[in-house]
Order: sequence, then structure tokens, then C-alpha cells
Amino acid sequence: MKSYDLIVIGGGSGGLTVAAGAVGFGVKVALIEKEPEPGGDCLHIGCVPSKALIAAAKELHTAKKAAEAYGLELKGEANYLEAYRRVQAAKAAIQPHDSAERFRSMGVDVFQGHGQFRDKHHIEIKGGEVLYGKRIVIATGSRAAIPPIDGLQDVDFLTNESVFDIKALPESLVIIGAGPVGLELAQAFARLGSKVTVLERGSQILNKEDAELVPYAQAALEKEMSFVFKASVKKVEPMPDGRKRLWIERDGEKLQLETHAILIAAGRRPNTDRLGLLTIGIQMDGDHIAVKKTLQTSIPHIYAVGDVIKPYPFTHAAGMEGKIVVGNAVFGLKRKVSYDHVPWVIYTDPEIFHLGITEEEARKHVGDEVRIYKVTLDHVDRFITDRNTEGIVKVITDRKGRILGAHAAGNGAGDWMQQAVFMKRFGHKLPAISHVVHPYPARSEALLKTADQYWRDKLFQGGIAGRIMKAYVKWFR
Ligand SMILES: Cc1cc2nc3c(=O)[nH]c(=O)nc-3n(C[C@H](O)[C@H](O)[C@H](O)COP(=O)(O)OP(=O)(O)OC[C@H]3O[C@@H](n4cnc5c(N)ncnc54)[C@H](O)[C@@H]3O)c2cc1C
Ligand SMILES: NC(=O)c1ccc[n+]([C@@H]2O[C@H](COP(=O)([O-])OP(=O)(O)OC[C@H]3O[C@@H](n4cnc5c(N)ncnc54)[C@H](O)[C@@H]3O)[C@@H](O)[C@H]2O)c1
Repeated sequence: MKSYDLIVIGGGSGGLTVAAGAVGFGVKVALIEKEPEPGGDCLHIGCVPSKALIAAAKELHTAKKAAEAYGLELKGEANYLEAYRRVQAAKAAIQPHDSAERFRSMGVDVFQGHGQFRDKHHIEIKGGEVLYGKRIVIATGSRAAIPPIDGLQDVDFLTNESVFDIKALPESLVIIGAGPVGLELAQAFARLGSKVTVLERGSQILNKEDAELVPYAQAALEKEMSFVFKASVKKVEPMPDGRKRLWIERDGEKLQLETHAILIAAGRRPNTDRLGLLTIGIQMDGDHIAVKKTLQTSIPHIYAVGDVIKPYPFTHAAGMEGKIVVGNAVFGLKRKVSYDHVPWVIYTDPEIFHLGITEEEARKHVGDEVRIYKVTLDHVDRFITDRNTEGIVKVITDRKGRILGAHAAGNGAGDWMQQAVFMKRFGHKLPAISHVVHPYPARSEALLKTADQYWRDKLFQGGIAGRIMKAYVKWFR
């Protein structure tokens, strides 16, 4: 039987970070991946294909808007196959970085097959060998949660696993779920030419975002698709012409929708059910694996990272957790995970950037000490010249200017708001950004303007600093 210092189950964002980090320090590592190639959801059926499809759709949308504005005529229908090819090309270009071949060349033993615990130190690869691991990392990710809707299993429906493989644009598309997966793909398909309807059981989109941002996103998205909120999908049925009929209830009202395709984007379910976790008696947190801050499970030599644990189901969070596990499992450190400085971005147009706590959360936890600085993008020159002024930046600080949260809705917000992450991570207060020269007219000036507001409040709103300053100027002149 082969024996390893570290076995990683799952070769996605979290597992690959652990394997690459650990082998680099001379540890004997085995990586078990059930799919033919590592890369995980992000590369094959998540971030990469969705961002490529969004980019294709954005080009088309921009071309149509430009044609309208400049009096040009655009003829014909967009060829969906081009978008499909673009998605496949993006995946193929990134795949070598995550390939089994590359990891083997680093010194990792890569096994293809479904890994499952036989006991606390032994992993059986289905239909193959059993490996011994002194330490083990579970990084098996998640899959689409399928809501229990009557008749759903009798129609073809799409999930993120199948949607990037379709080669023809659905004429109409119903998406169940208005979370990041649902909204990003809704906008992409709408821009490519589908008639999109989003069904959401809650009463709004983006329920984790700061309430002040939501109307900006909602207004923009409503121009491109329809929404049904408080929707409870009761039944789905195939129609003779290949379409599907959905029966929906909304506040006691009954609706019917007919559609060419249905995409389920109703949340994720961690891949923890076929791992033999009951056999080894690991502690669970619902369907997720319970971990301590050191990312150790209730069995100290077994760690878990990524979507199998609860708080942050994002690629960059899985990567951060993976690095912590390398330190703890390879060097015996006790580094603790913290999500205080982990941002996320939803790649709709406008993009939604999220860091730290929202205003609602800040008022609850910090009370009267909270200060809010916000700028709408119609006050930022670059957005004016771009004719793209819909959006807002909002920074939440304590009384001393320490950043508690930073949020934005706006074109490209995921990039130009990143400076807020640096500031928060290294304890810089909001006014510090005023000491950094921003090129004119960069979009990043949006954040700079919130700091200008901080200074205006401090110096000109009658505070002690303002009074001292005015007294000094009076004396000096
Ligand atoms: C449509 C979509 C778009 C997304 N876009 C973004 C985005 O833009 N930015 C972002 O940060 N996040 C995004 N995410 C989320 C991101 O994909 C996940 O958070 C991330 O992939 C989680 O990493 P992971 O390592 O936990 O799991 P994964 O990357 O999914 O890796 C898990 C791996 O384990 C393998 N596996 C499972 N069970 C076993 C087993 N028993 N034995 C062996 N192998 C096994 C799987 O095949 C898979 O390769 C998106 C998700 C979706 C669905
Ligand atoms: N840009 C990004 O970083 C990005 C993009 C996509 C996904 N992701 C990650 O993937 C995770 C999962 O995203 P998601 O959008 O699938 O899940 P989600 O849990 O964030 O949203 C699911 C939505 O579906 C709704 N819903 C659930 N069941 C329903 C039903 N039966 N009928 C109608 N509505 C229903 C929920 O109320 C919720 O609004 C996210 O939390 C995120 O971490 C990230």
C-alpha cells in the first residue's frame, strides 16, 4: 500500500492550492480527483466558463448599443456557437495550469477516481487502490442543489454542469434562483438573445448585499430580463413541442410560464455525502463539514477547505484556506482562518463588489460609531465620459475612519475597488487614500472621493479638528 504524508481529496481551487504548496516543501503528496482532469468547478463548470460567456454577451450588447447610438444597422442573428467556442477556448487555455500532467511534474502523485474514507487514515479510490495518509485534506467542493419541484426530474433541465455545453441558444429561458449564478447567467443569456425570466422565492435579488446597492443592480437587470419574486414553483411538465410548462404561486396568485429551457441556480450542496464521513464519525454542520479556525475537522489530522465548509463558497476563499492548511498540516502551525478581509464580486453589469460588513450589519454591531461615506458614479468624471454613471460606492467606517465595509455597484467595480481590500487588510484608515495620487480620470477616483468626504466632514462640519484649522488659518493670514 502506498503511504503519503498528505492526501488531498478533490483537485479544485482548494485542493490544488494545498497539493502545490505542500509538494513545494518536500512533502509526499497524493491528489485524488474523480474527473479526468483536475481544475474543479471553477475551471470546468463555474468561474471560467461563466466569465467567458459574460464577456461574449457583453461584446454583443455593447455592439448593439453602439449601433443604436450611432445610427448603424446591425443585421442577422448572433451565432451562439461563437460564444460556445469562446467558452471552450477559455477553459482550454487555462486547463494546462491545473492539469494532472503539471501536478505530476511538480512531484504530486495524481490518482483519477472517486476517493472515499475506509477509516481515519485510509482512502479507497473506487475500483482501485487504498492509500494511507498521515494527514488528509477534504476539498471535494459542491454541486447545484436541486429543489424538490414536482415533475422537475421528468424534464431536461440545465445546471451549471450542463449549461456551458449547449450549442444552441434557447429562445426562452427560465432561471430558478436570483443568486450570483442565476443573475450572471441570466444577463449573459439575455444579451445573447434569449428571453429570460428569473424566478426567486425571496422578495429581492442579492439578499446578502448592502440594501442601498440592490436598486442599482435591480434597475439595470430589469431592463434586460423579467423577474418573478416570492415565486414558489409548484410543478413542471414537458409540453408536446419540447418546451416546458411551470406552475408557479406568488402571494396566493397562480401563474403559468412556458419556456424552451430551465436553468436551476438555487444554491449549492456540498459534496460530503459519498465520502464515508459517517464511517469515520467526523462532526458535520448540516451538510457541510464542521471545522475549527485552524481548518481542522473534529478529527485533528483531517482538514477541510473550500465549498465543503460553510462560510465563503468562492474560489479565492478556497485558495486562501488551502494556503492556511499548508502551513498547519506541513509545518504544524496553528494559523487561524479569518474572512474579515475577503471580498467578493458578482460579475453582473453593474458589477457588485462586497467587502466586510454592510450598513445594516454595522448599525447593529457598532451603533452610533458608524460613519457612512458614499458617492454616486454620476459624480466621477470617468464614468461620465464613459456614459456609464449608474452605480454607487459606499464605505462604512468607525468614528476614527477604520474601514468596516466597502461596497460598490458599477462598471468594473471588482477591479477598481480592490484598493479598499488592501487598505482594510493592512489597517489603513479611509483618509489615508487621499495621500495616494490617482491618475486622472481613473475609475478608482470613486473610492478616493469617499475619502474627500471624510476630510470635508472632519474639517468643515464644526468638529474640533475643523475649529483648530480655522483658528490657525485666521492667525496665519
Ligand atoms: C456558475 C458558477 C460561477 C462561479 N463563479 C465564481 C467566480 O466568478 N468567482 C469565485 O470566486 N467563485 C465562483 N464560483 C464558485 C467557485 O467555483 C467555488 O467556490 C470553488 O470552485 C470551490 O472550490 P473547491 O476546491 O471547494 O471545489 P471545486 O473547485 O469544485 O473542486 C472540487 C473537486 O473535487 C472533486 N471531487 C468531488 N468529490 C470527489 C471524490 N469523492 N473523490 C475525488 N474527487 C472528488 C471534483 O470533481 C472537483 O474537481 C462559481 C460557481 C459556479 C457554480
Ligand atoms: N462571482 C462570483 O464570485 C460567483 C458567481 C457565481 C457563484 N458564486 C458562488 O456560488 C455560490 C452559489 O451561488 P447560487 O447563486 O447558486 O446560490 P445562492 O444560494 O447564492 O442563491 C440562490 C438563490 O436561489 C433562491 N432559491 C433557492 N431555491 C429556490 C426555489 N426553489 N425557487 C426560487 N428561488 C430559489 C434563493 O432564495 C437564492 O436567492 C455563491 O454563494 C457564490 O459563493 C460566486
